[in-house]
Amino acid sequence: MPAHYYTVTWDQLHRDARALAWRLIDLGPFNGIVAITRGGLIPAAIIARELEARLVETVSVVTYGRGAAGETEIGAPQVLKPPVAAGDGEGFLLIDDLVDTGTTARVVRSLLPKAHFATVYAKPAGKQLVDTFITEVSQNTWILFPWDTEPQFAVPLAKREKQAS
Ligand SMILES: O=P(O)(O)OC[C@H]1O[C@H](OP(=O)(O)OP(=O)(O)O)[C@H](O)[C@@H]1O
Ligand SMILES: O=c1[nH]c(=O)c2nc[nH]c2[nH]1
Ligand SMILES: [Mg+2]
Repeated sequence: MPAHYYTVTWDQLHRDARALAWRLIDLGPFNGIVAITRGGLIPAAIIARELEARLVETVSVVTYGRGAAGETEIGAPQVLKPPVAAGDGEGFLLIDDLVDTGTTARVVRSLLPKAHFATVYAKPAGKQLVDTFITEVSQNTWILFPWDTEPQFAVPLAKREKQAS
């Protein structure tokens, strides 16, 4: 189990992805963007809009064995779809929502060694594999993305205290 959770709302994700676009704009222009599915799709769409990039390619990597939040049982990653339109990555931006252990990043970097790799969030174990990121969280923090979560009723504090006593 992770020691901490870091909750990202849609608004915050939009702000953070735009902050990443600000960092990237002076490094371009880019020929196109490669989104690492699935988590990279929404940040890539926001960044493509800000950088006025029209060519958006995808690379699909699945890391089998990952369980529920925080259980990082990592197996051999499989590339389900290579990023054919991006060649060796020269002139392309490679986007993911986050880098954690770096397993996904290593596989995708080997496919696109010349791409500029950017993520919105980064954890210490993987951050050296990323060229640009916005927010770092600790390794024992699980980032809760808006597409993986839903609002739910919260028990009032007074009732929680009664339950605990
Ligand atoms: O640095 P790592 O330890 O590889 O973890 C980071 C990767 O994990 C998540 O993807 P996930 O494999 O859960 O698939 P998804 O994007 O399809 O949800 C996230 O979107 C990154 O791609
Ligand atoms: O939603 C997620 N949050 C994380 O912190 C994480 N790390 C790897 N994969 C992840 N997925
Ligand atoms: Mg992913």
